[in-house]
Amino acid sequence: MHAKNQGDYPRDSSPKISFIQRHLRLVILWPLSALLLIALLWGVVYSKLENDKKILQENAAKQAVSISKAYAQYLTRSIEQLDQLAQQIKYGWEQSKGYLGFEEMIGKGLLNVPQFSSVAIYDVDGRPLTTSVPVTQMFTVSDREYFKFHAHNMSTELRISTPTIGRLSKERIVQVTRRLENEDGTFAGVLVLGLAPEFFTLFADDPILGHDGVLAFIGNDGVERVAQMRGRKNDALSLVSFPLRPEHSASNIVSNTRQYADTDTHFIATQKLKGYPFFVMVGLSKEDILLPYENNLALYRKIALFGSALLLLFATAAMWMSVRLAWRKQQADAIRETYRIATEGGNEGFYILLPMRDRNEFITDFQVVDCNEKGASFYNMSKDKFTGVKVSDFYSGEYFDKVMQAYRIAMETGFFEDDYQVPADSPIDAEWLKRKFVRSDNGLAITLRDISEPKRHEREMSRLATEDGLTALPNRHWFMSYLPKALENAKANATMLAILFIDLDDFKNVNDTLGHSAGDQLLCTVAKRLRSVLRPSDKVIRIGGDEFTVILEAIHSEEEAAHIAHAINQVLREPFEIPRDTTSQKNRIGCSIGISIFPRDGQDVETLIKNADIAMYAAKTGSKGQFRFYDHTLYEDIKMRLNTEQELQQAIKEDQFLIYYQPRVQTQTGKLLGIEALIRWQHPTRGLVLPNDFISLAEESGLINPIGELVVDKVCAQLASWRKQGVEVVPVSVNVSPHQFNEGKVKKSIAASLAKHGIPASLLEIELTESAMMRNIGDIFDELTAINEMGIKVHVDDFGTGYSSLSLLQRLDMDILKIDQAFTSQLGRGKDGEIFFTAIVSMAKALGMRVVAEGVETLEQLHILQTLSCDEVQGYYVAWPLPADNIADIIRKQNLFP
Ligand SMILES: Nc1nc2c(ncn2[C@@H]2O[C@H](COP(=O)(O)O[C@H]3[C@@H](O)[C@H](n4cnc5c(=O)[nH]c(N)nc54)O[C@@H]3COP(=O)(O)O)[C@@H](O)[C@H]2O)c(=O)[nH]1
Repeated sequence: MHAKNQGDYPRDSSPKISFIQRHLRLVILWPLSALLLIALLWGVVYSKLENDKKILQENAAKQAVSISKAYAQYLTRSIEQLDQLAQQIKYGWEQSKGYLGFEEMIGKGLLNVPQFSSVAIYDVDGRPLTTSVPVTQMFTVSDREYFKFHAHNMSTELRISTPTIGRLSKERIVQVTRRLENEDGTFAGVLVLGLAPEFFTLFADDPILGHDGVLAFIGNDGVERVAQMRGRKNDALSLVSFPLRPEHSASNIVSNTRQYADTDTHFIATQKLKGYPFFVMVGLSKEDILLPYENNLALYRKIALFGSALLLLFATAAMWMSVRLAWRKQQADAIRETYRIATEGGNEGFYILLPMRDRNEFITDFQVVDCNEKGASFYNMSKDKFTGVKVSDFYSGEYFDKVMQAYRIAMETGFFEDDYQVPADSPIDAEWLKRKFVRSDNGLAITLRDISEPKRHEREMSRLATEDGLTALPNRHWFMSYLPKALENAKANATMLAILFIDLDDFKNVNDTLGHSAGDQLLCTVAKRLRSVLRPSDKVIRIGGDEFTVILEAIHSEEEAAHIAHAINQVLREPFEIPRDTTSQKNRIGCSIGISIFPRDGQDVETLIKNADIAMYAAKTGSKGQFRFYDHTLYEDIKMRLNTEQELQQAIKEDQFLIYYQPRVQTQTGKLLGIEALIRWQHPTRGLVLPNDFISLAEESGLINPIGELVVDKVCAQLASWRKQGVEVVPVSVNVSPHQFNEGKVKKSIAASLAKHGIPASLLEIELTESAMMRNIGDIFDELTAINEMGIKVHVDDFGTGYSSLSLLQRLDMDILKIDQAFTSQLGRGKDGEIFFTAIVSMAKALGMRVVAEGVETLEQLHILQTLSCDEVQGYYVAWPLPADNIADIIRKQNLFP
């Protein structure tokens, strides 16, 4: 199968398109809502503005009416005054029979001339009869419209003209006229009052007209007498075109319909003058009236625009977020669904839980909103029934709290995982579960896997790894993992802790003599006995071989540890009954115990173990079957031993060893039969060091091997030297440590030295202590036999101390039994010593072995031995161990007895 390059795949946008199609509602909901809100906003704004406008317009109309009424009243009063004045002048003139002069009237105060541009009376021909203004040139007004009217009409009504240039005043004036009559009622002339047109529009100065208001004084004939536009000094008539209609004869409102010369729209109100054939017209400029509206309109538009922009922005953001949320939810659902399907056939239970919160947003419970069949089956339910259940439906009390705690941690941190040991009262039928909680969106995705079987296996493996297979006690591995925890506890609780290192004494002996199976049985019994004397809380561990440790926790004194150590010593001192074939044998061992105490002997695991080991070593090197507490002087001893070990290594390198020789003679004759080689260490500072001071250390450190080889080689060299000197040599016996047999090289190295120095095997003999032989017989038997077969005689040294069995000695085909000097020293002190010797001599004879008495120091001892038929003797009485140079002379002697 070849993988396609990423670029080979067409970019598939269909999932997104289909998502958008499915969630079209989300896509259009917010913009649509925003558009509706915007429309509402604009509607409200415009409705308010229109309302404001309407109110303004209504107010304007009312205002126009009230102004027109006031103007009508004003004009009515003014015209009444003019009419009154005209009546008075007419009356005065008619009474004076045409002789009333204005100079006289002005002089009498009957005529207030300054308010008029001119006052004049014209005769029937239209020529001035009397005037308030001097006539400079004769003229006639007979062509004037008012003159013609009065001349031909009997009417006495007051007439007011449109503005015109007065022939008398030469000014632009409005002429107020009245017919004058003779007594018989015939036409007598015309009274003309000339007034400036502004007289009729003084009212227009009232600021309530506004900047572009219109004011007009109009006759019922539809002809404007005077009109004034505020702020304009032009002739009103030229500015205004106002065709009169019947309805204008009364108070009226005409809105937005009239176009005046300024092209403005006005709110018009007309008002009829009472008693006169005139009416007034007041027009308030729409521009003035609607100025606040226009201002508000701009402001409100801005606000609405800003609001619309905000709404659109919000809607876009909301749409984007809701679509994104829906997309993420769809993805999460898809993942969840995929996971559920994927886990459906598997071993994992899968659940989606949603938290249930209280008023304070604290999670109080969880509800299952999805799961797979496996998940439901953990609770012995079907998926359908399990979906919708709450955690509290299954758990309560402390158990519920624990489950909720884990869930809450997962909700807070996003993840929780553990191996969970299912409590016995759980509804889940499993011993162990692997729980994984992952926070997903608002809930928790949970997987549960039954890991009871792997856990059982793990536990078994762990048991095997931490348990000693033979005794079922915890092993070293467990010990090393448990001790740090125990130490931490002790530190935390400020209590004492004791570590007891137990090493069985002489266990190897049992193993070697009775076999490994017997040794195993003994170890099991030791384990049982140890447990029997310990408290349940104490830990006993088999470290390996015949070594055990005990951990005593929470002790309060050293005495407590001492008490238990003593009990262990006692219980292990009891004989062990070990079945052998059909019978059983009782064996005695014992143990050496080293004790270290926390905190006194160390603060850490390593130090405490090391110090318990040192204490045990000290117990072992002292008299066995004891316990010892660690103290720092033990450490000094160890240091000294280490130092000596280093010096021994140096001694080997520098050949600081000497061989002393001690003769062995025939008991009856004193004839030299053999010589024992005894090592000495010529120490550079300590002088001549005896073997008891370094052999055991050499054995423990393994240095006994090179030292042993060195001794054999030196002896062979000496034998060769004596032979070369013509000395008639006798066999020389060499002490061999059982430790040398561990490497199986004894025979090889002896053979090599014999060959090197050309010495026959018959001149070399080896001595092996009885106890060493008995302890290690398994290891040394074959090699000892091989050495024997080379023709090298084997002596059993220190006989009487090692509990050897006669049959074994027979099997090993030993040549000489050297009875320990402890028995020799008893000779002459009672019958027991002699009885022992007699028995040994007869037994040895029966086995074909010769008997040597060691440590013969007195003549009396010699005599006794002679009477007891002991074959040979060795001791200071005969000769001390001497350097090789001194031995040659001795060899030549026939009788070595003094
Ligand atoms: N593995 C090796 N062990 C050796 C070697 N050389 C010696 N040894 C062992 O060391 C022990 C002590 O030996 P040493 O101090 O040399 O003592 C020997 C004699 O000096 C002593 N002896 C001899 N006669 C008398 C006596 O009349 N009285 C008395 N109190 N002591 C006497 O006895 C020791 C010899 O004993 P044994 O070996 O049992 O014959 C000693 O155990 C040696 O075995 C060596 O090279 N390798």
